[in-house]
Amino acid sequence: MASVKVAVRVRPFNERELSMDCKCIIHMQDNKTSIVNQHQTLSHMTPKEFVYDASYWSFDHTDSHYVSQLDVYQDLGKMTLDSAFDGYNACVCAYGQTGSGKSFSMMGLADSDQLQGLIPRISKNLFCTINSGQCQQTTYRCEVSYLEIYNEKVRDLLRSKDKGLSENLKVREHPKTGVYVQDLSQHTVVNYDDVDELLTRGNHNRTVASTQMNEASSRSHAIFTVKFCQAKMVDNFPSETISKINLVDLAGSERADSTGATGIRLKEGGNINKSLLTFINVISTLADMSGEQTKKQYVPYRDSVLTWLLKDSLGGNSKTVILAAISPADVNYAETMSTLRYANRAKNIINKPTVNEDPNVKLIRELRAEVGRLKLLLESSGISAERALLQVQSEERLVEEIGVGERRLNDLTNEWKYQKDSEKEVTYVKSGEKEEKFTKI
Ligand SMILES: Nc1ncnc2c1ncn2[C@@H]1O[C@H](COP(=O)(O)OP(=O)(O)OP(=O)(O)O)[C@@H](O)[C@H]1O
Repeated sequence: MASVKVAVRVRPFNERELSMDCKCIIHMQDNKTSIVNQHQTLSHMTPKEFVYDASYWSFDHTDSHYVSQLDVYQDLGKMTLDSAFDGYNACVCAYGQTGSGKSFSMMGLADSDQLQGLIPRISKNLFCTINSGQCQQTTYRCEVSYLEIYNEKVRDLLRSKDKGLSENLKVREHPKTGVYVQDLSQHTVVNYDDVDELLTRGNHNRTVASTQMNEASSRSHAIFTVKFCQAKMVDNFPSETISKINLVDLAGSERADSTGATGIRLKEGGNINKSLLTFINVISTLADMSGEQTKKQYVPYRDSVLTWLLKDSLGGNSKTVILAAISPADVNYAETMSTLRYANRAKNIINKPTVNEDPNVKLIRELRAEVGRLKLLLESSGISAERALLQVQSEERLVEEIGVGERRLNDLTNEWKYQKDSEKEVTYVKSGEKEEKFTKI
């Protein structure tokens, strides 16, 4: 069990807020964020305080407390990467009003190393760790996918145009492996340059438009996923984990009057708000369920494509961080207050992360445990209590079963090794060795 981590980040004033001579209504100290309602009478102007796992002050870069892109990575990004290396699914999901800084935190500015966001930094450091040679015996396989949900339809941001697949992909649910997008392209990557190339392509394909609130407003929810597989031999037995890192940049919640939206933009805004409403409903239901006395409730995951795809990340098998982005300006008081309230509720969500072991390796581990148990039984056959058992199961029979088990164990282990070796030549990166050795498919 692990509660969802929640962090809040405030950005600097934008041009619009500066031209409107806005006041900063946000204050942060340690992990506390407070907000003042400037429109209340002075005597009622008591700030409302919220405590989160982290509060990031990025209002003024000349301030000594200024939280940079690197700081956010070192706090949230590193934690996410560590979870993936430990074999868990991990997720960072940026939420907040339009123009509040979600894309800046997740993607950042492509033309400046310093201003890169969590997605490029996590990807870069993933390969840095792999190539640092810390885990000499481990081989790694990384695959990425990038999709957007636009007007409730799923689109592959990395699909080559000539594939002839339908524009809108179907979301399906597998009883064992969970929710997935049918026909979503998966791309094997062996170094950061590969990821960078795909990110550039995907970002170029993403639906972005100019609104009054944000010159480059994301009109879709985007999910960049890294599927990360680690394989090694431990005490002569295979060990293999598969983790999924979901990096989510949600479209911003918006009010038609402040975005000045009409026509297509208005329809987009309606769809964005609809799926965000479901997102909020899911958060609220899960937060209610975490109360000890509350019974299991129906969680409306399937009410939107967004929440259906994030089912594991919200209340399921994942270590999840929600990054709530906010504006510092008094004109955005209502939206900021609502973001802070939902972020506060999200702290109560309890997830159930588990180490994701490869099913074949799990079988080998279970078989090994069974052979161990039988051997122990054989060894202790001299003890009287065990004799009773051996009456039913003769000693010879036990020896035979151990033999069969060991042979099967050997076969499965060799099969696994063979499979990893053949995959390694094309798609794996081996720690400590130069990447060029491994050609891509
Ligand atoms: N911490 C920050 N420091 C400096 N500039 C920032 C910061 N956060 C956001 N900005 C700037 O604010 C503007 C809006 O940010 P961004 O596009 O990330 O918002 P958004 O929440 O993704 O909006 P939308 O939901 O409309 O896509 C951008 O010009 C961005 O560069």
